[in-house]
Amino acid sequence: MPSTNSTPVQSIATATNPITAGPALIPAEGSTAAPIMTRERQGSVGSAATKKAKVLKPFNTANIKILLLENVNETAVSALRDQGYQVETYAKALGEDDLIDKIKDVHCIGIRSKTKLTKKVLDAAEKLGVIGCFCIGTNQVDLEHAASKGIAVFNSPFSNSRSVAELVIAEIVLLSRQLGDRNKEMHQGIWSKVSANCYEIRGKTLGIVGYGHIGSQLSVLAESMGMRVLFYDVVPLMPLGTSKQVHSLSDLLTEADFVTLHVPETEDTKNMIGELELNQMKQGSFLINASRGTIVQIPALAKALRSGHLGGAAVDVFPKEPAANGKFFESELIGCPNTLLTPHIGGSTEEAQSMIGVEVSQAFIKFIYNGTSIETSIRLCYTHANVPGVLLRITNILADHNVDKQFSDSKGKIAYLMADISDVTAEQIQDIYRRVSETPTNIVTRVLY
Ligand SMILES: NC(=O)c1ccc[n+]([C@@H]2O[C@H](COP(=O)([O-])OP(=O)(O)OC[C@H]3O[C@@H](n4cnc5c(N)ncnc54)[C@H](O)[C@@H]3O)[C@@H](O)[C@H]2O)c1
Ligand SMILES: O=C(O)CC[C@@H](O)C(=O)O
Repeated sequence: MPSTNSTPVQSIATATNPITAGPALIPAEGSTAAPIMTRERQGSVGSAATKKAKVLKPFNTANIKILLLENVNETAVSALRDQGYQVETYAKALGEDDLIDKIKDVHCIGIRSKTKLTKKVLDAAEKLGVIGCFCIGTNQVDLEHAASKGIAVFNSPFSNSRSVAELVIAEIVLLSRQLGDRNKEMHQGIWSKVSANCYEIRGKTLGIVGYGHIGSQLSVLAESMGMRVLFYDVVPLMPLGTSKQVHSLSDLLTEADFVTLHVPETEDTKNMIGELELNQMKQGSFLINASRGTIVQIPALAKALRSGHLGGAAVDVFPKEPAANGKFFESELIGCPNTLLTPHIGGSTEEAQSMIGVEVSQAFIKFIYNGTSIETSIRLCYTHANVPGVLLRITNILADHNVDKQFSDSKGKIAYLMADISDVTAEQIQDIYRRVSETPTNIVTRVLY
């Protein structure tokens, strides 16, 4: 698998590494920005001096509120309930007003691709510490704003990649044999046995746009079916098997019999495939989009299909998708010839959903308890503006203490620092908290002990 986790266009959050701020923890109950969360006593610094490193014990887990939307898998729901957290679940995505109402007092929210965590929604979240995207895409979250508020964001970077790749392989065969149309006719009682414009996929060229987790997995599967694979990506990547990276999108579009899109939604990829690009594709070729709906201009695609320039298309994602099952779906693609439409199910298999549920819920649990997996006397978690001089300032504050470990990282304008400090008294904890949180670069300061 080529390493694509740090693309120049969109960073990928993972279940082990949050994309936004670092190990901030959930604010304590009854406080909007509680400085300290102790696992033994909650909401105050406590009077006992912490003289020696102690094993962290669970705080009152029943105070942690978790909201899970969009039918997050049962593996996650039960793992989180087993911890004693309050878990509220919804099968659908919530609209902005409902979301603003619901998110107010939750500490963690779990979503999939349809819930939009906008600036307005995040600003209404008074206690939110963690967002879990139970999927790959994180474009539905205002990541920059989440980072500025010290809210960590996790996703599951590859649990459903195989499922998407398998669906695309199926679609390549279905399109090539016009199976969607034949199936529809049979259900209407129409017998139409044709071979014109139906082909084997062996020897045909597959053009993959975005050679990340899904694109590269697909490359291997396609070659095993006898296809020739070309790919286009913004970063140079090791070609798997005998696949070949091409220099430009048009090089790929002009050569491929099948073009399949596997890029994230970014400012660069929005509207990536429009009339110009579709016209560059070979007469009778096929387009597959199982990435994000905004990547393809739907009116242009509908025109290319109806005119017969394209031989067919398979589309799993749409610029506007209904919030829940049973809701009305409309698209200009309805009724286009040899066009397979699916309701964003690329990653919807039992295997993928259950793996995602386990992965992201475990990330929640680890994050809630530890910020990371290391145990210590106290841990300072400081999310701050990424400007020169911060580390020196914090080092001065901690100078008289026993700092066992210190870690810092940054992303754009935001950075975080985590320090494990042993042998500190309750008064010293108060003092550290006060001095760090009063620094001009402070975004969120928390102390775990
Ligand atoms: N239909 C579904 O159910 C479903 C399921 C999973 C993922 N997805 C979507 O598929 C996308 C891709 O998933 P992935 O796991 O392979 O992601 P990935 O991050 O592993 O790979 C994406 C690749 O696209 C490349 N890329 C980015 N911008 C590009 C551009 N402008 N031109 C060419 N290449 C570019 C990156 O360099 C990277 O190699 C996700 O972001 C998600 O939106 C959809
Ligand atoms: O399950 C979903 O809603 C999204 C699936 C997919 O688009 C993803 O980003 O992983």
